[in-house]
Amino acid sequence: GMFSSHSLPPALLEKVFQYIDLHQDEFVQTLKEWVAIESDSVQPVPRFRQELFRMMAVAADTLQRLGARVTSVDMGSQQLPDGQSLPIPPVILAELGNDPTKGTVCFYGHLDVQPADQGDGWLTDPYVLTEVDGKLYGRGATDNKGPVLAWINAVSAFRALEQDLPVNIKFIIEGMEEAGSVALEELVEKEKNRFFSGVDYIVISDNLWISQRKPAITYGTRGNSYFTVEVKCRDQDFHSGTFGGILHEPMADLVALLGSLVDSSGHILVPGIYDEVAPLTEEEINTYKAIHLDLEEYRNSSRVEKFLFDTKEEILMHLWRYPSLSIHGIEGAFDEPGAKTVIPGQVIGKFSIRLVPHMNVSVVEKQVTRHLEDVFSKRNSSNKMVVSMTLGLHPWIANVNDTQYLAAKRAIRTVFGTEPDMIRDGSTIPIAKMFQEIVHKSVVLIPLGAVDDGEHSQNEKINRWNYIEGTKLFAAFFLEMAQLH
Ligand SMILES: NCCCC(=O)N[C@@H](Cc1c[nH]cn1)C(=O)O
Ligand SMILES: [Zn+2]
Ligand SMILES: [Zn+2]
Repeated sequence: GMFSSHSLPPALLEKVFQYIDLHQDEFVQTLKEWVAIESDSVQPVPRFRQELFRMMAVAADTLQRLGARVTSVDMGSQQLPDGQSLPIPPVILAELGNDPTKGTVCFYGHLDVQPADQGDGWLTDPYVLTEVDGKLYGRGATDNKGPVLAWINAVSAFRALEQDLPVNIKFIIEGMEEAGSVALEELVEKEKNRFFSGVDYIVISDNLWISQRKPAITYGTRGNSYFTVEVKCRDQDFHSGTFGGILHEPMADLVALLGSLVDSSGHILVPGIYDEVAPLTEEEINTYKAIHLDLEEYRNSSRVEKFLFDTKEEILMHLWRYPSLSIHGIEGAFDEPGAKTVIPGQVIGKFSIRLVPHMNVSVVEKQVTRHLEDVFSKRNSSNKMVVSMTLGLHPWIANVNDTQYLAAKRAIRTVFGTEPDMIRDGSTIPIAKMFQEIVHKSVVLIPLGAVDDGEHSQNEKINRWNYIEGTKLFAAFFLEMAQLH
């Protein structure tokens, strides 16, 4: 049946769902207007910054018209490595209701997007939301404009029906997530005892299901420690006919260094790196068994011939609960076509380690640095090596017994008639850990998008079904939170 056995007020819920169904074209139209704003935070150019400011103003206005108290916080400006300075779009802090007898749920989302260019292989204009077979294609449709609007739509349904909101609602919406949430941590720190003081629960909807049709709740993300290792002989390149044979070549050193990090089975070779990884329990193995994942389909849709592991459980565990090391690139390498006979004078290798509980960022930094120094010293090279950790993002894991996990499960049962997949995410949502550490409140990730939505990719989309049922999910979630709080 549509309603589960516990006692949500079915008449109200039915009215809200009906409203959402009836107004779905308006919700799609608003998404279309938001996608049309080219709010790219990655390319640091004035035109996109203007678009970002416009995006935040449109969102602030939408929230104001819903009756929210809205503050647009000035975030100052961003100093770029080339000396340029660009303004940072404001962060929106908004509040609806402050009834002390109700729980307060805070929703975090972002309205900036990854770059998109039709020439890169988009089948439609990325900034014109285009519906084909129930799929709404456009940059930001799923990451993250659609989910932010689903939350707003859910609020607007209660408003339009002149129903009291079941919970107090706060919004924190930023415009620099895709550029690393510039200056956001300072703001969260500053607002800890103000905006966040009355917040009981935090919801983020900025990742995907692992299925096309089965909803999920996400209770953990990996962290990331990003490294550069520079090897330098001099600041100019050499001719390999004139110098080849008599030099310690920086590229040879770097390739050996990068080659010492991980073996062909994906095992990280940095001594001690696995020491603090949480031991696997019997109970945990069972949670992986419960997740449905069609490995064949996953492999085919990823267009990968063979993964490092053969079972669903091993694959998911190596994505979510074990660290991984990826080598990303080499600055200064000769990477163009052709056969230039160059010896690069200095090169910078880039790699990162995805971190899991209970790995510690600064311990990892020391282990990696020591390992590379050790490998380098054995080469007796006369070059200079410098190792730096340029990003240290902590892993995050939640307590799945928190109230809002139960509320989210119940809301999913009501809307989708199924139990959610309880999943983690192999990538990093730094704000989740920041909220947990700074605000000390329970954080849940409730994704709305399907596994094939293509975040950051060409032809990003959100299914109309996910967007509209997702709106219902948030409405049902408000009511469940009210009941459980
Ligand atoms: N599904 C949400 C993914 C969000 C994302 O892609 N985050 C980045 C953040 C990051 C980590 N290191 C540098 N940036 C990611 O790569 O995980
Ligand atoms: Zn996102
Ligand atoms: Zn993104």
